[in-house]
Amino acid sequence: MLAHAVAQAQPKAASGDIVVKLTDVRRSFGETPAIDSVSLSVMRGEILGIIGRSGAGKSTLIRCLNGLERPDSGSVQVEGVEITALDERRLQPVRRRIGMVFQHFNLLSAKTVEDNIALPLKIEGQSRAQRRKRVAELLELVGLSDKAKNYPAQLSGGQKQRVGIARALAAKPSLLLSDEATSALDPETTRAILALLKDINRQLGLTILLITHEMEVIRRVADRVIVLDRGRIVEEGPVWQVFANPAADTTKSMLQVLIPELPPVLRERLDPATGDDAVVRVRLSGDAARRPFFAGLAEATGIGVRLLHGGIDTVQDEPVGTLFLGLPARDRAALEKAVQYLNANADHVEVLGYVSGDA
Ligand SMILES: Nc1ncnc2c1ncn2[C@@H]1O[C@H](COP(=O)(O)OP(=O)(O)OP(=O)(O)O)[C@@H](O)[C@H]1O
Repeated sequence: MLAHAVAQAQPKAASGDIVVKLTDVRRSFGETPAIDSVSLSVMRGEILGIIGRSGAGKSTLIRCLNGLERPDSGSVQVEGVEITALDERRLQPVRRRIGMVFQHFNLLSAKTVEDNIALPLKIEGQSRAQRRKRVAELLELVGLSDKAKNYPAQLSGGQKQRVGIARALAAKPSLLLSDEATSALDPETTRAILALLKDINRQLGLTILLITHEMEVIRRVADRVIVLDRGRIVEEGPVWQVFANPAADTTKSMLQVLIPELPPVLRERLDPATGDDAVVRVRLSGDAARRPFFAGLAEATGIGVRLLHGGIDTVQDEPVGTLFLGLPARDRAALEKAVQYLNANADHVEVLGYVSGDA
C-alpha cells in the first residue's frame, strides 16, 4: 500500500532542498527570551529532531513556524515563502502545507475515524468520492482499515495517534510537524508509532520535524538533532555523532538516561590511586567501534582487558558505545601504554580509579 501512496505523495526530494528555514528568530515574553537567535533549516526528506527540556522554547518555535506567533525579529520561510509578514488569510495555504501531530491527538470525539481523517479534505473542498478514496489509502497506510467506522473513544492511545497521523497526512503536506506525538504513550506503543513515522519518511520521502523532550525518541528516528536550551541552540549534528560525543552540558545530561554508567557496586569500591585493576571508561563510535579493538589492544600492549560493563549500541546504523574496562594496573608502565593505545583508538578515555580483588 505504501508504494501506492508514494505515487501521489511528495515531489521527489532534491538534494539541498530546504522546506523550512529560520534565520535569527527571536521572540521574548517580557524580559524572558523564549526563542533567542535561532537559525535552522529542515531539509526535504529528513527527520530533524528538536529536543529540549520544559521551557526550552519548543512550543514557541512551533508557533513561530506555523504563524501562530510572530517573532520579534528574524525570518521564517516555509517552502521559500516568508511567513512573518503574512496576514491570517494568506497564512492559510502555508499552514495547509504543514501537517501537525499532537501529544493528545486532538481528534473530534463525535466524529468517526474516517470523518476525522477526512476533515482537512472537506475543508479543502474535495468531493465525497475523492475523500473516500484518500481516507481508504490513509487508513491502510496507518494500519487501521478495520476501524473506519469507530469513534475515538473506542480506540487505544496508539490507534488514536495513528488516526492523528493519517489526518495530518490527508492533504499531502510538505512537512509533518510532530509535537511530542509519543509523550502520552507507553514505551511499546511509542516504538510502534515511531516506526510508523520512520516508515512514512522512508517510503514517501516525507520531511518530518520532531519536537520532543526524550532522547530515546531522537535516537530511534531522527537523522539530525538540534538541542534547545533556554531558547538557544546549544548543539546540533547527525544524531549518532551527537550521541557519541555530546559537547553541551544540556545534551550530556539529557543523554544520561541512555548512556551506561558504572554500576554502584563497582563505583563504591573505586580507589583513586591504587588497586589490581584500573577501571577505564571508553567511548567508541563509527570506524573505531568497527575495528577489532580488544585484539588490537592485546597485540599492542601485551595486556588482557576485561569488559566490566557497557556495550555498543546502534544509532542511525552507526555503532556508538560506552565500555567500562578493567586493565591490570600492577605494572604501571604497561597500563600507561594501554591507556595511550585507547586514547589513540577511541573517542574518549578516562581512568575512573582502581579496584582490588574480583571486579
Ligand atoms: N504566552 C506566553 N507568555 C509568557 N511567557 C511565555 C509564553 N509562552 C511561552 N512563554 C515562556 O517562554 C519560555 C519557553 O516556553 P515554551 O512553552 O516555548 O517552552 P517548551 O520547550 O515548549 O516547554 P514545554 O516542554 O514545557 O511545553 C518559557 O520560559 C515560558 O514560560
